[in-house]
Amino acid sequence: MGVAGCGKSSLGAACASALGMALVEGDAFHSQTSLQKMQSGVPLSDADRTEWLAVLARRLAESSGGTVLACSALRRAYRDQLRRASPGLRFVFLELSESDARARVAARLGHVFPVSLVASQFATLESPRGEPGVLTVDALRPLEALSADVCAWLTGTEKE
Ligand SMILES: Nc1ncnc2c1ncn2[C@@H]1O[C@H](COP(=O)(O)OP(=O)(O)OP(=O)(O)O)[C@@H](O)[C@H]1O
Ligand SMILES: O=C(O)[C@H](O)[C@@H](O)[C@H](O)[C@H](O)CO
Repeated sequence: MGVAGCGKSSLGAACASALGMALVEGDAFHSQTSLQKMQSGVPLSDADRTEWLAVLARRLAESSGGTVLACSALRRAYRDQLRRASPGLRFVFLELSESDARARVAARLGHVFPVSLVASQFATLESPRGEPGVLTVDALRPLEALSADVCAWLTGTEKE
């Protein structure tokens, strides 16, 4: 979880591959209306996200074995919606600054999400620190190191 550009898709794919789990890419399930909104620089509303999260929650509830979900899940209520569908769900919070997020999104070509919306992601973000089952990581670290730490955390083999 985390704001646009934090690395959810990249880390999600790396972890799913390392753990031999299925990957659900949250961005692939936005409605046409939501995609058009983002493309034209309008942030998603709670209602847009609730419908989208309901679809993702169903995917989690229906999955057997482990599943990795790449999903912004910016607010506590959004994470709780997913937790209700998948008891014991754990979250990796990819933390980065607004200027770093802006730089990442600006450098990425051909993506629906415009740089102008990065500020709204930070306005919506409620940090998951303190919630159960959350690992917070520095999104600027190399992907391989992040993936190793997440896998160790999930499988209970992390070093003290
Ligand atoms: N750990 C990392 N180190 C350096 N660059 C990274 C890292 N993780 C992701 N990136 C790069 O940052 C950009 C955003 O990554 P990615 O698409 O995975 O983020 P995201 O959170 O899924 O974004 P969005 O939700 O907006 O699709 C990409 O260009 C990606 O290659
Ligand atoms: O909740 C949200 O506002 C959205 O999920 C966004 O975070 C984007 O989908 C994504 O990050 C950009 O591709």
